[in-house]
Amino acid sequence: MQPISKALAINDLADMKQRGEKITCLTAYDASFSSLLDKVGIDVILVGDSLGMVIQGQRTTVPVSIADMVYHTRCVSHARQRAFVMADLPFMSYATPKAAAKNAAKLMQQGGAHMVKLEGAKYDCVSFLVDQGIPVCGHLGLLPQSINQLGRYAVQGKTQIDADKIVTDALALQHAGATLLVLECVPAVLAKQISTQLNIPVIGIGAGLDCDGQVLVLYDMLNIGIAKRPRFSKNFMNNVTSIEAAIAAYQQAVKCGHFPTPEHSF
Ligand SMILES: Nc1nc(=O)c2c([nH]1)NC[C@@H]1CN(c3ccc(C(=O)N[C@@H](CCC(=O)O)C(=O)O)cc3)CN21
Ligand SMILES: CC(C)C(=O)C(=O)O
Ligand SMILES: [Mg+2]
Repeated sequence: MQPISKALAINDLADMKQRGEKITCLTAYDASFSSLLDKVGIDVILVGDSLGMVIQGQRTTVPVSIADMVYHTRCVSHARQRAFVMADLPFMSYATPKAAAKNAAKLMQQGGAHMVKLEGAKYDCVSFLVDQGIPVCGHLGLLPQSINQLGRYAVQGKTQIDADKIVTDALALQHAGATLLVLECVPAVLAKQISTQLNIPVIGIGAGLDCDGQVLVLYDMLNIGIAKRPRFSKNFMNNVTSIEAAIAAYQQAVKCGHFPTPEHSF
């Protein structure tokens, strides 16, 4: 009989940072992949609004609705036993703290999410949600929901001024009560500095090796994306003959500190 492993909670992720164990995270949007990620031992499943691009075939994450997020979060959360489930609040679903609370409640009550993630320096929303007992993950660096302001998906925090702003925002999010932070597409040296300065775990994507954990979009690492795979991602289907083996290779590479390499960092 398989041992039933205990479900992970947010404090387990904090403990992993303290003891230097890397946190593994991948996106999933359905029950089958959720179950497979869980079986392989992935710590955190992110129901990302990247589903707008890889599931819905949209050009950006901007059109994704809260109903889309609730539906996919429910598909994922029912199918896992151990993994911690985090769901993105989509574009414009947290324009005010009140809206954020209403929509986070949907993700948690209808979707079964354990934590919600929101992009940018939204301290008021973060502290309002945390006051209601909702665990919140911040997201800094490249903010895909702001693509229409940014113009293109590119590395962030390259100038000293931009880097300092990301450090300040990260500290402020932690102070507002965020208990996890995703750093996307920033120089590895900046991500290292932030991971060291913060008490909360920092999960990187295109943010170098020295974060407390790593996340990738599942379809990129399985090489089945419709768009070009971002430079920081890696095809883990190389050298394996099954999807399960590719996910296991990612799990092991992150736990051992073998991914990302400099070629997958900025
Ligand atoms: N499939 C997928 N993978 C992702 O990593 C991802 C999404 N979708 N959707 C939401 C955001 C958008 N992200 C992206 C998308 C594209 C690049 C990209 O093409 N970057 C170029 C460099 C662009 C430049 O510097 O001009 C690269 O070659 O990596 C980066 C991040 C990350 N997230
Ligand atoms: C790229 C990750 C961090 C994300 O937010 C998503 O998949 O939506
Ligand atoms: Mg997202």
